[in-house]
Amino acid sequence: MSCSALRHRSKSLPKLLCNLSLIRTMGGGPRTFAGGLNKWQYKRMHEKLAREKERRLLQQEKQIYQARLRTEIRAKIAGKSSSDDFSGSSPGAGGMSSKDHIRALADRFMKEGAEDLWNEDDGPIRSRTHGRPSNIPPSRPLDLRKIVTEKRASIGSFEHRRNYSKWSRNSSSDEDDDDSVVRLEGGLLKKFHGKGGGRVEGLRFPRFSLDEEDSEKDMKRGDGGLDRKKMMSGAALRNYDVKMDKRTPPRPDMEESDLSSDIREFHRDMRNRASLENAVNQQEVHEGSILTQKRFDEYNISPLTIKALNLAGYVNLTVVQEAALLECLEGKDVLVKAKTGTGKSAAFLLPAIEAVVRASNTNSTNRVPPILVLIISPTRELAIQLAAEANVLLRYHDGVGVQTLIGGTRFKLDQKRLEENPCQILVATPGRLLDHIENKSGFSVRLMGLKTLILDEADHLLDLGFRKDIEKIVDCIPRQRQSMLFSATIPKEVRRISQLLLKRDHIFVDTVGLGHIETHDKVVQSYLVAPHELHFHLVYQLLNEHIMKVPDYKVIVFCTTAMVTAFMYVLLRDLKMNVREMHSRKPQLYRTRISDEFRESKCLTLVTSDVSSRGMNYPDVTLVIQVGIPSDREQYIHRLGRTGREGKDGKGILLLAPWEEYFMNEIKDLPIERSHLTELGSDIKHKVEQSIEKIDLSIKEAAYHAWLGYYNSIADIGRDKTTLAELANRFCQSIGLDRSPALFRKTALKMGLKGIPGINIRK
Ligand SMILES: Nc1ncnc2c1ncn2[C@@H]1O[C@H](COP(=O)(O)OP(=O)(O)OP(=O)(O)O)[C@@H](O)[C@H]1O
Repeated sequence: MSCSALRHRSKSLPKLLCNLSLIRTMGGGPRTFAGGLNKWQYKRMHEKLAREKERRLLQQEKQIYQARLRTEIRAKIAGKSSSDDFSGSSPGAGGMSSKDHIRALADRFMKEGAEDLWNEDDGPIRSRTHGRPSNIPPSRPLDLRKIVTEKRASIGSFEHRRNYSKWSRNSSSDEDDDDSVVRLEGGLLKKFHGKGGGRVEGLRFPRFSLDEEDSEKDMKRGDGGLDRKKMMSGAALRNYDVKMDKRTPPRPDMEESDLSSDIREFHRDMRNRASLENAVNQQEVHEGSILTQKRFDEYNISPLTIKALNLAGYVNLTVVQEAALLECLEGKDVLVKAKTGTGKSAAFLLPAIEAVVRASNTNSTNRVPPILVLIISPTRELAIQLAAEANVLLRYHDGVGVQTLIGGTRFKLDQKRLEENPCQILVATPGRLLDHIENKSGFSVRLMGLKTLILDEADHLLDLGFRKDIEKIVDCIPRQRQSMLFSATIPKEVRRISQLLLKRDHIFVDTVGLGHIETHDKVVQSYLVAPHELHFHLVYQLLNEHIMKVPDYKVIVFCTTAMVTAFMYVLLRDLKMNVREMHSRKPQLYRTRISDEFRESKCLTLVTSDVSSRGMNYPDVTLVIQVGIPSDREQYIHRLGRTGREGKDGKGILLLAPWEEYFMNEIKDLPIERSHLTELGSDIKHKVEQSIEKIDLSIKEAAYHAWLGYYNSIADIGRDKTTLAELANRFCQSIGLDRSPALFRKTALKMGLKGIPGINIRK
């Protein structure tokens, strides 16, 4: 086959495959494809395969040409031309046959000074200062100098890979960052599939990442890469839970490796501890303040950022900032645990901004401006808050922009905003971010340049509710990046899962400290146990008492679900309290307005669902009331953490029904005291009952359905459906319903409540 034909064929191949995959992936086809790939990954896999094939064909073409050229040169040296023997050479478009072409090239390369380009074994170039024969245009495929140089470059990069494979096969020592990720994953593969003692042959898990090198290797290997991908990237995160560990009896070799990884982890912790103790001691010295003696201007932070910090009143670092900032600025991967309201946001925003500033200084001329930093937040309000905080720190950095991608806004408008404004830093919620990744290929191209990934409230994002989305997102960003994970709570199983996002040599910063509690000493915690029928009365009474005592009050009342929140809000509003509501059923514009208003206000009560429980920085909240059990211990801590921020005082009250008291076991290590019920004033009882009566039936019914759904999902209660139905009926009475509202048959079936006494089904 002639070279031009070959090239033509190889060029049309990717197009063909692309079209094929597009036909398959567009127009409402299945969302997932073989190997558990989503349509986006599936399309990209085909594109990569096609690119790979094209590269291979061109490489072969080059090699054939080189071989012919060498043969010709050798023949010339031996005094005869071998080109006569070449078959299949025909005159090209320019009138020169490939035979003539080879002959002419051989002549050129035999000129003095060009010998090193064709020596027998393609040895090293002796001198890089030799000029290329001036009469060869640079675009010619047969520029041997270029070929040799390319070869050297590829040898170089191969050597890099060899280091890596050498490590991944044989070594267990800490090597470069790239290797770290793989070793970690290797450990997990072994864990899942029992493959030998931590040494997984040539292990490199394919991921359809934008890291060209990785994908190349993954595709080339062709050894069941897809399966491994499924097991090791997304799927690994998904499957890796505590139960899995419990179900599979560990093999002795696995145990050994677990131990060694534990030992490594222990050493890392010890290394960090000294500096942390220092920081914590400093905190004790400045009792009541979260600030340390360290100043921001002692760090490698750009003067413009320092100027913005000063303007915002940030001069000294907080404890967590001191513990984590240096490593973060150095580009290391970190997992950071620090109490609520201690300045974690600035601890990751500053390094993110510095990474953008550094990247901007390198003067790269990308056609599509890349998104350099991606911050993922579990809620929309937190995303907006983080973007606002980043903007404060970017005040003097012209041309650097922060954008948000959150649900509840119009997709097309988002897209326009992202295209028309600078966006080096993107703060997003997982669902909307994934929408853009899956539906806008241009957006994914922008993510190819990503340098930093940040997960705020990391434990929540790695929880089952978000994990799938996070896996998909991580599959679409480069592996070579800095990852920073922050939260006030990091349970052990989440810490394990988080390792999959972090490099092996990441640093775990824990300013809370082993065996120390995650709540603030200055926040007084108590709990009350009372039957459901009294909960609304009690909330009203507690609010009244607090308002009397604290003139500048600012209270948050957390309810279990959005619709129960709506009920509580309507009730308190009817009771003439100054209240606002915030939950997922409200339009985004309303939510943003309320959030801003509550941030700025005093003498206001916010009734909210868990959309406000994490990360929201409402200054000077004086009291947090939690009605009903939180979804878990962590959620209790985060809700409580809305008060007592920046070292201030605060108060927290948890209101439970008698059967909910079991939850106290989960937080028994926290300094929480039982309060005794004071008798309700007769006017309170009367007023609350009157207001409940006035509330619209539809609000009550929605509250009942939501309540049932919430408690049904809590394993400890949801298992015993008959008891659950009884409890739901008591809740019904507490909101003024005589009979429990009917459920749709389908809903009841889904919830496992069909045929349960006390559950009514819609006819
Ligand atoms: N170095 C600093 N100097 C002064 N104030 C600071 C500093 N760092 C942070 N703050 C302030 O501390 C408050 C809490 O910060 P931030 O919201 O980052 O806490 P957090 O640790 O992320 O809390 P959460 O766990 O609830 O997300 C904010 O009002 C912030 O402006």
